[in-house]
Amino acid sequence: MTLELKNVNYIYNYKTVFQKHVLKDINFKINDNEVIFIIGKSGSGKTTLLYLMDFLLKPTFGEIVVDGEDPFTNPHKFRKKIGFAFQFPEKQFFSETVEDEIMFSIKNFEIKNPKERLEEIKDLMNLDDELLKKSPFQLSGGQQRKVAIASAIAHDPELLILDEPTVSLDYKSEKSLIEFLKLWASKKDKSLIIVTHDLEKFSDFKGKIFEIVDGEGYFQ
Ligand SMILES: Nc1ncnc2c1ncn2[C@@H]1O[C@H](COP(=O)(O)OP(=O)(O)OP(=O)(O)O)[C@@H](O)[C@H]1O
Repeated sequence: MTLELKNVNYIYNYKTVFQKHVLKDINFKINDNEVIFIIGKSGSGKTTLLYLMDFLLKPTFGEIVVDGEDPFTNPHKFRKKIGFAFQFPEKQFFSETVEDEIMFSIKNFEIKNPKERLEEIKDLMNLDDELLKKSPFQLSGGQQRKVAIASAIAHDPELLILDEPTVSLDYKSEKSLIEFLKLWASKKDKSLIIVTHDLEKFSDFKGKIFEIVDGEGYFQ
């Protein structure tokens, strides 16, 4: 898939005294088989940019185009192509068990053979049956991150978007996450966007870097 932002601006509380112009004339494009890292200081607008890319926010001005179409005409259809794991996994959870959390994505996007898909995800992300019965809210930071990514990829999206995926991971979990992401990035027709403050951890990846400075974005 191709996701493009054309002169995108985002203003929180637009036309109120609290308005804040966070993103200014952003031009961004990701194609199949690309990896793009998004960097920028704290508060520079990285998370806001990701929310726009998953159509959770609509640009105040400017345009988002997915495969030549306007995703806001049918966000569900276009969101099926995208998997998004939030910066704080507990903000994305809402189910009573890890299994329900992952099954939600599978059912929400009407994936065929949901039970088989669940088994595939368990193998891929190394999740055991005991963990699947637990509440996602009671897991360690590393386990939560793993479950958040498992639900983000459960419906087999084309583009995976991760907000600070290595935060709160121990060395072993970080290593296995990076291996998983390398595998993802090597697959045909998959692409990856990662917001990180720690580019060094991804030094093995061939990817572009998009930096946000004072609300403006540049490919380095
Ligand atoms: N709902 C909101 N209403 C008003 N302002 C907001 C809202 N959400 C974020 N902001 C402001 O927009 C700016 C960009 O926030 P954002 O979370 O996108 O930045 P970030 O680069 O992801 O930051 P961090 O690295 O700290 O996560 C910040 O100044 C933030 O305070």
